[in-house]
Amino acid sequence: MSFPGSWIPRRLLRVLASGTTDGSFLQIVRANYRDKAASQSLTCYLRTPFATQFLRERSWVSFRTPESDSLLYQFPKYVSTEVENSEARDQHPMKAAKVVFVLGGPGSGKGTQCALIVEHFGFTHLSAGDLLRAEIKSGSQNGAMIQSMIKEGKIVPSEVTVKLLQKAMLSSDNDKFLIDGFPRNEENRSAFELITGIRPEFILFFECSEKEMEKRVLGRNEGRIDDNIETIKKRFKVFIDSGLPVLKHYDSLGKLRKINGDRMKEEVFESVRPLFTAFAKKD
Ligand SMILES: Nc1ncnc2c1ncn2[C@@H]1O[C@H](COP(=O)(O)OP(=O)(O)OP(=O)(O)O)[C@@H](O)[C@H]1O
Ligand SMILES: Nc1ccn([C@H]2C[C@H](O)[C@@H](COP(=O)(O)O)O2)c(=O)n1
Repeated sequence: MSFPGSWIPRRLLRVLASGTTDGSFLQIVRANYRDKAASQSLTCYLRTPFATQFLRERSWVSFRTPESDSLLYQFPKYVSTEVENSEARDQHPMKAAKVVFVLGGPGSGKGTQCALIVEHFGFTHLSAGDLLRAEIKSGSQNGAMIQSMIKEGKIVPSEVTVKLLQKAMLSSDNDKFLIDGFPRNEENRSAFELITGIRPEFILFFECSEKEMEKRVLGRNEGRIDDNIETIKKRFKVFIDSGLPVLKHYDSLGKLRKINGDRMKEEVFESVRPLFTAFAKKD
């Protein structure tokens, strides 16, 4: 596969979405380029005009081809002036994906219930926390920053987390995703909606007492740097301060499904099951 030099003709670019996250202007542009020699179409995404330092320094496009995973490609900045085009946004390839967000405090049982949903209903489970931990392990340039945020119980900047989720979704053959531990705050929520164009089907929320969550997390024994009493207290506070506004938002849209997570896991799943049975019928 050959690439079109260092530029793509402007007429091939279409703006899919634009908006503001955390004071940063963000645009997503799609370019369709047909490589005549290889007879292949490429779809690429450009975030611009680089309001964050990361994007200011690195203008990039992510190419995805049938043969390769996404790869980064330098791109000139002048293409950033296109106007928003909602018609084009409707053609976003990820919009067809069905997403259920799975929320709850640390140790409320999100991961445990996701495993059961995957087994019974064929969803792909994407845990934002797992993706971030994998990013630390991979030795990426964001690794140290992510590690220190997780140790402090803080929320990693949305552009990092959404990019990981988007990459995982694009490389999956499935179109049904459980996104666990996301969105953790309003910035997460708006960045995801803006970048992917996806609105969740519903939000599964596990309610659980702090006493029970603390007991579970301290007993988990997976060697996580944040499963200690000091970080757990911070995570509880972040969950209340940043997570509740997200729950309120989805509640106002009638999308919040509350589950009592303070029971045995089999009992909890019996409350979860009907939601997915109904979803499967509708789908
Ligand atoms: N209903 C339950 N009763 C008792 N223990 C449970 C229950 N559900 C999960 N656990 C256990 O509690 C621990 C935390 O569960 P899990 O990892 O599923 O929570 P989580 O909400 O995904 O946590 P985190 O957000 O911290 O990743 C695990 O050791 C798990 O086996
Ligand atoms: N949307 C997210 C999800 C997770 N993180 C960070 C901060 C969390 O404390 C940590 C562990 O997540 P968990 O495995 O408990 O879901 O990962 C984040 O910053 N943003």
